[in-house]
Amino acid sequence: MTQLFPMQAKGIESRRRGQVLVGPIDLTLDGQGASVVIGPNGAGKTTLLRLLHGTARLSAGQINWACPTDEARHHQAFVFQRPVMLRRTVMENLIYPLRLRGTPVADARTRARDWAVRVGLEKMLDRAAPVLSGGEQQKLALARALIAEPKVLFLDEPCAALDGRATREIEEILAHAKATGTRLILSTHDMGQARRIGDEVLFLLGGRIHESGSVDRFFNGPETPQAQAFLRGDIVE
Ligand SMILES: Nc1ncnc2c1ncn2[C@@H]1O[C@H](COP(=O)(O)OP(=O)(O)OP(=O)(O)O)[C@@H](O)[C@H]1O
Repeated sequence: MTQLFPMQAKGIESRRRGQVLVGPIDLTLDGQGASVVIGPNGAGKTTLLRLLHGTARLSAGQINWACPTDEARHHQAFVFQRPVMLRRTVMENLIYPLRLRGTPVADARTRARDWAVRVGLEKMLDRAAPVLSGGEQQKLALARALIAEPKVLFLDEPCAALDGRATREIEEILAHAKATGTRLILSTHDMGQARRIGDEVLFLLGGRIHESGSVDRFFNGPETPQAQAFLRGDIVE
């Protein structure tokens, strides 16, 4: 079985026109639980997720998974703040990642139905994905990301545009994914969500990891004045 962890990022940076946007960052991730990436607007949360996922180019540094990088990429999925849907039915969206991996269509459709039940979309399988509500689209995006059983799931503010009920439903799906062994790395502006889902906090400021630690330690006793100010709700730059 492919082993992805530990993942080690060494001195990773993202630069644009000579300016460092993110980094240098050193980070080791083990294979369990959920890391939440928090920090003010523009701190570099999205960019860090995209660097780790491999959809943003490294300007410097390296990322080493415990297996060859191509293989690691195969076991990753990414959920965006605004769901990206195929302009087809819910069923077609769900089977798409499985068909890409060569799963026979009958098998893919069975798994799609199973996932539609899990996320409460079983009555909408024949509906066009773009007409679903925001919460339904995000549940579909999550099911489509999880259906291929990724070992790592990156999520960039997955509930930012959703109401409380949809957020709770998404969090339940994430809790189940975590409990069944999917490694989660998600950014959020919602500190309640960070505490509910996270095991480890990465607090970003100015493109660097300013402070990190367990969720309990970070929220009960942030060490740096900047983290303390951020948790108080002060403006931190
Ligand atoms: N394509 C780009 N070109 C130039 N600058 C960029 C680009 N993408 C991001 N940036 C800059 O990089 C920095 C980090 O942006 P990023 O979106 O990663 O932050 P963030 O913490 O996710 O912010 P937010 O909470 O507002 O989503 C910001 O200063 C942003 O303006």
